[in-house]
Amino acid sequence: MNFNSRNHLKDFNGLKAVASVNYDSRSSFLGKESTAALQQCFIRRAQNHTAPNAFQVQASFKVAILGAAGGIGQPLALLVKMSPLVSDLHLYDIANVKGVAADLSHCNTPSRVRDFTGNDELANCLKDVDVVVIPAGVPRKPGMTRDDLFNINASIVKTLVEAVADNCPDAFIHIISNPVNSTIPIAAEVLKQKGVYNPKKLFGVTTLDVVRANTFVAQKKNLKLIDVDVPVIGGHAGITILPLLSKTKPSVTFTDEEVHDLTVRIQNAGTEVVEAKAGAGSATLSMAYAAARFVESSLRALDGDSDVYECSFVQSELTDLPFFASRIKLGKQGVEAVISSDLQGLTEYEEKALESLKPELRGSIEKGVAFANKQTVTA
Ligand SMILES: NC(=O)C1=CN([C@@H]2O[C@H](COP(=O)(O)OP(=O)(O)OC[C@H]3O[C@@H](n4cnc5c(N)ncnc54)[C@H](O)[C@@H]3O)[C@@H](O)[C@H]2O)C=CC1
Ligand SMILES: O=C([O-])CC(=O)C(=O)O
Repeated sequence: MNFNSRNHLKDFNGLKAVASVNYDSRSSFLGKESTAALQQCFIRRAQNHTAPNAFQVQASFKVAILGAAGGIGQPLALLVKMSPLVSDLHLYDIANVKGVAADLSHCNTPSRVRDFTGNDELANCLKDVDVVVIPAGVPRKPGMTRDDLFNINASIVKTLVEAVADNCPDAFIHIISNPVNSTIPIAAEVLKQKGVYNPKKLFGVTTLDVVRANTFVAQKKNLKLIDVDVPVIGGHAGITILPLLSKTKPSVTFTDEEVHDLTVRIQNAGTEVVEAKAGAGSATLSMAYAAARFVESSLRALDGDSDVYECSFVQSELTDLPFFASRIKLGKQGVEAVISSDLQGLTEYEEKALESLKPELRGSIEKGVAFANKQTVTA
């Protein structure tokens, strides 16, 4: 996407403007499919609206980021600020968010940026928001598992989701905070307790696993990166991350050794970054990129695009587990369909890996559910 101000702000004036925008997929931060889909989105909007200029036509969604001053929050806020679909960007953190918002607000892209600090300002941050993204919480250090973050992050996610339930219960909720395998069940229980749980609108963000799988497979097989798409199912920790290499698009064959090496690399990619950062946190830039892609897909779905697919950890009946990551179809109401065909015709390796991940994933889900309900009893 070309974000230069001439194209982006002035020339979005109906179909003529659409043609003038540079949709060169190689320059898109979102990838070829998203870029083409965004183009369709502008065409659809231009056809349906009589607004005098495209500034009004295009940007209409409110996005809130909770944990916006953090390692993921800041670059994610920048990428969301670049989205032509966003009218309002609300940045919330317990500290240091004023400067981030002031800085970001100078970018000449359409969205208005507002900052909100501390619990007293959380409700205002969330009012009328369409998409809430939650990267609040502590990251791993070398030697830790994602589950080691549970004791701190479970409470953070619980408190924030309570506020979401009270202030914008209809929003899409994207949870990044780890351990995702437990924070999603916690969020679901909190929303149930508040009487506003809509399973179609609660998403564990696993996009980074897909982004990594696509990158590593393209490198290994010398494929054009923009064309590669690997579904990643299961959960978001260690062996619960299961890339379905047999379903790679474009169709490609792997030796058994390649399958094993790629699967292990994708499963351990988070740890690879944690170790390289040597105590300074976990993946932030690639995560922000992945989260921005998931936000943009959600906004396109909310905008009426009927061809939006992503992988996400959601309530699911695909397996005997209550939550499971798989490809989903996104629509205006959230999850429109969980794509079951990816689980058909798995290789023996994938079948075995799927069975092996289930006990760990089930344990993490149950841990989250127990936490949310225990808190209620003792509260
Ligand atoms: N789902 C995924 O694929 C990934 C998830 N993560 C997870 O994302 C989380 C955040 O990671 P980073 O941004 O690197 O951490 P960070 O420490 O750099 O930033 C976290 C931010 O959350 C804020 N925060 C803490 N408590 C809060 C509260 N109650 N309300 C609002 N904000 C609060 C902090 O002030 C800080 O600004 C971690 O749990 C990490 O494990 C990281 C990478 C990938
Ligand atoms: O590894 C971590 O702790 C952060 C994370 O979830 C990832 O990078 O996939």
